[in-house]
Amino acid sequence: MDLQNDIIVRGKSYEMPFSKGILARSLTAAGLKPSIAYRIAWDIYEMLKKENIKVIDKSDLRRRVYYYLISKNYDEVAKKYLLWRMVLGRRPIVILIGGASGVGTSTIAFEIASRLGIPSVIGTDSIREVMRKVISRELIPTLYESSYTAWKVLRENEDGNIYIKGFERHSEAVLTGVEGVIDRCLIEGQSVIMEGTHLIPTLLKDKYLENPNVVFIMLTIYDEKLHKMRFYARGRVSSRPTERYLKYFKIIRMINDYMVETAKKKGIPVVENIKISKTVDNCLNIITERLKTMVELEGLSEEDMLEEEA
Ligand SMILES: Nc1ncnc2c1ncn2[C@@H]1O[C@H](COP(=O)(O)OP(=O)(O)O)[C@@H](O)[C@H]1O
Ligand SMILES: O=C(O)[C@@H](COP(=O)(O)O)OP(=O)(O)O
Repeated sequence: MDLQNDIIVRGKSYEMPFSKGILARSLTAAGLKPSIAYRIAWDIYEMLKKENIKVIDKSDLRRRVYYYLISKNYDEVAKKYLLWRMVLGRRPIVILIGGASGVGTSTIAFEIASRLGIPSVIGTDSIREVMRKVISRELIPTLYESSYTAWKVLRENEDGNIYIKGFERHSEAVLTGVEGVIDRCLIEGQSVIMEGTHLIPTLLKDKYLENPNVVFIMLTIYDEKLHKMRFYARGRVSSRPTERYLKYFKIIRMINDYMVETAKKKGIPVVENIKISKTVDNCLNIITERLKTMVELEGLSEEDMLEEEA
């Protein structure tokens, strides 16, 4: 790489060469098609070159991109771009993607992370592994099962739907770990995406649901056949045996319905995951709306966002 000829982008604490790819990604997150986003990133790069700019502050670059988008009549994209740059650069955001096994939480979480440039995605099944190391099987036997088999080790005196009770008991300890990670991220100012089946809206403490920096989205697949097909798809590319998920499919569907019901109860948006690109766009729209509220709560105008140091 010829650093001598590169344009340097200067942030508050670091410098890096101008990357058309990174800029294009920010523009797709703001709603542009990748091909157009890349063309605009290229145009901006050319513009800076023509002006013989060798070093540019991040906030200047942000301002230029914003006005360039406006000049091309992408007013809505410009607004979203500004919102995202400001929030991701300065405020931690925790995105929770819940949903029963197989509805696509990890796939969608990784897509959103790559669009937004959030470097950290944590699956709740990893947190479950950590909890298994610190809590014995004797103490919480349900933790050692899967979400859909936990009912097998319930104590006999549980009332109600045993499959859902098992799922709840299984998820409780995992949620304690999830809440610990959220606390840490908010304190440290780190953004993160957490995904998985253990994110039960009615069991997560209200203080997280009410936090403007935490955005919770529930994924679902309403069509049973489509949901079943996802386990065949996953079985082909991973070591997770399709037969196991098909054997417990009825219970997984029960968990799916329960997740949707509890999401609705808590006012959490439910998104159907049929086509990946559409699911991601829907999720990004939900997240953007939440960010607008967060910025409004802080009383920031567009002018303020342009002025904020990047
Ligand atoms: N919208 C989608 N269209 C087609 N396949 C999908 C979609 N979302 C996920 N998949 C596939 O379905 C399978 C299950 O998805 P995964 O993300 O592993 O689910 P989860 O993490 O919710 O258990 C994977 O093989 C994944 O690639
Ligand atoms: O408990 C469960 O439902 C799944 C969760 O993982 P995902 O299918 O959501 O990735 O884990 P399992 O015990 O089958 O490995």
